[in-house]
Amino acid sequence: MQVVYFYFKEKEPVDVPTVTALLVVVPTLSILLKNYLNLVSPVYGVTSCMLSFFAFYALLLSCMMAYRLSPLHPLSRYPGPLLCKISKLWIIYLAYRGKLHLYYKSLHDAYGPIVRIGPNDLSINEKKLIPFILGTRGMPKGPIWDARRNRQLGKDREYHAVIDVRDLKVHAQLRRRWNEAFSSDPLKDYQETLTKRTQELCEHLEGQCKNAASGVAVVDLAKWISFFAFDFMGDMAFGGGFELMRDQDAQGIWEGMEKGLTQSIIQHALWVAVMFQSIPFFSSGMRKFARFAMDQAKRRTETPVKTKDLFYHLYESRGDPTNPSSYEAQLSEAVTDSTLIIIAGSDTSASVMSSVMSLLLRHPHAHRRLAEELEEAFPAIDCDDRRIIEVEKLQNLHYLNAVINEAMRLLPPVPSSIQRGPPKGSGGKVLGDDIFIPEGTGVIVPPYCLHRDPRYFSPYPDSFIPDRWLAPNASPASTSSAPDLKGEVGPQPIFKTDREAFIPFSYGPANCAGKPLALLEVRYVIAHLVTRFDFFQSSQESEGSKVGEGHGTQWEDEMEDRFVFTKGPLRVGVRAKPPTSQSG
Ligand code: HEM
Repeated sequence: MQVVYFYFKEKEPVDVPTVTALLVVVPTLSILLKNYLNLVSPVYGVTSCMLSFFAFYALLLSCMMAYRLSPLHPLSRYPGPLLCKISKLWIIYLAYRGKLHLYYKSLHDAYGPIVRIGPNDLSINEKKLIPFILGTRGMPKGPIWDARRNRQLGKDREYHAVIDVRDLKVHAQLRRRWNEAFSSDPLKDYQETLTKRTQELCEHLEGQCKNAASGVAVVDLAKWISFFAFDFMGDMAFGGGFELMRDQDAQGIWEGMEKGLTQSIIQHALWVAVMFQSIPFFSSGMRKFARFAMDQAKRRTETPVKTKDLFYHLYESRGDPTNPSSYEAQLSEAVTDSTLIIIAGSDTSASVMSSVMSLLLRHPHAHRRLAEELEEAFPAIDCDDRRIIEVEKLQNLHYLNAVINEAMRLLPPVPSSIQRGPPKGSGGKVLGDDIFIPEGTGVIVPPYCLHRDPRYFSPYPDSFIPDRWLAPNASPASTSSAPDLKGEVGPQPIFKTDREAFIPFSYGPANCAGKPLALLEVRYVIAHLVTRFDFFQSSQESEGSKVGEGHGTQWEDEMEDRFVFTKGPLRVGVRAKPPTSQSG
C-alpha cells in the first residue's frame, strides 16, 4: 500500500494501464497471495478478499487526506474549506452544477484574497498579483490545460493550439501569428463578413416581426445571437460552413458543442478527463463537433476563398499561394486552430452581446441613453432608409463602450477559468515578495470575483451602472447631474473604477488573442440591434429583477460557469423600428 501511495503522491499517474495496475492489480495480487496462504474455506476467502480491498482503499485515502491536511503540505498556509483541501471531488461536483463562479466569490468573501480551492489549487483575487501570475513575468498555462487538451480533439492530436500550450517559448512562437492576424489591416478584411452576417441577423429578426400579427414577435434573442456568432466565426475559421441562422442547427453542430461545454467539469482533474475520454457516450457531442471542424478545415484548405478571413491570415498568407500542397502540410494546425476559433470566439462574444441586451432591457434609461448616443453619432441613412453604422466611429462612443464594459464586468464570459502554474522543473514561483507557489499548483485568477470586489469597483459592485466607466476614478468632478441608478436626474455617486482589476479578456502575453475582433463585433451588433429594433421585456425576464440591480434575475441565475458562461433563453418581444425617415 505504501508503495502505491508514494507512487501516486510523487508521479500523479493518470493513464488507464498504470492506474489499473496500481489500484486493481497490485491489491489483487497481494490479497490473493495472502488468502492462498490462509485458505480455510471459499466463504472465508471471498469475505476476506473484500475486507482486504476495503482496508487497502481506506488506508490509501486516509494517507492522502492526512497529508493534504497536514502542515507538511506546501499549500498548508493558505486558508480554504476542508472539503477543497482534501479532494477535487467537491469542486468537480460544483462544476457539474455550473455555479463555480458563485462558490469562488463566496470563498473570497469568507477567506480573503488567496484561497486554497483544491489540494493543489489556489484562487487569487488580488489586483497587485495579476502581473506576477498572468503578465510577462508570470507563469505558463496551468494544469487545466492538460485535461482540456485531451478532450478537445481526441488523443491523436499532435499539434498544440495556442490556447493550451504550457511551454512559454512555444506559446510565444504560436501567438505571434495570432497577433498579426488580429492587427489593424487584417481586421479591416473581417469587416465585410461582419457586415454581411449582421445584416442577416437583422433580416431574420425583421422577418419574425413581419410574421407576427401585431408586428411584435416574441423571440429567444440569446439563441439568435448565438447562431449569429457561430455563423460569423464559421466564416472566419472555414470561409463558411455554419448556417445556423438559416437552418437553425439542423445538423446538431451547435448542440454538440454546447454539450462539450457542459462536460467542462473534466478540466478540474486530469484523471476525470482521461476517464470521460474513454467513454464514448460522454464525449460524443464534442467528437461530432471535432469531425465537423475537420471536414470544414479540409474543405477550406482545398478551396481558397475570395474574402480574406482569419484562416487566410493565419495560414494562406504565409504559404506559397501557387502550391496548394503547402496548405496540406498545415492541415493539422489548421484543424486545431479553426476549432479553437469557433470555441474561443463564438460563445464568448455571444454571451457579452446577450448580457448587454438583457441588462438594457432591465434598465430602460440606459437603453434610451444608448439609442440617443447612436442616433446622434450616425445620422446618415442608406438607400433602404437605415442608419449607416460606421465601424471606425464605434470605438469612440463613450456610452456604448461603458455599457459593454459594465456587462463584461458583471458577467465576464470566462468567469473563473483563467489558470496558470509554475513550469515543470522550475521548483516553483514566488509571487511578489513572499507568496511561494510550489510546482504542481494551479492558480486561478477569477474575473467574476475581481470584477465584483468593492475594493476595485464601488459603490454597488453588483449593480449595472455604465456611468462608473465614464466618471474619472473617484474624482469629485464625477458628482454631476447625470441620471442616477433609478434613471432619475440627480447627483452621481463618486465611483471607484479600477481598470487594472478589469480582466474580461485576461491579461499579459496569453490574454485573449481575438480581443480586437471581439470588441468590433460586439459594438457593431449592439449598435444595429439598438438602432433597428424596439425590445420589450417578456414577463419571464422581469421576474426577480430590481431597478439598479445586476443580479438575482432569471438571466443571471441561468448562467452556468462551464469554462465560458453558458446562457439560458432570453425571451423578448421585438418590433422592427420604422425606417429612419418615417420615424421623425
Ligand atoms: C467578448 C468576447 C471574448 C472574450 C471576453 C474572450 C476572453 C478570453 C479569455 C478570458 C481568454 C483566456 C486567456 C487566458 O487564459 O489568460 C481567451 C483566450 C483566447 N481567445 Fe478570447 N475572448 C473573446 C472572444 C474571442 C474571439 C472573437 C476570438 C477569435 C477567434 C478569441 C480568440 C482567443 C484565443 C485564440 C485565445 C487563446 C490566447 C492564448 O492562449 O494566447 N476570443 N479569450
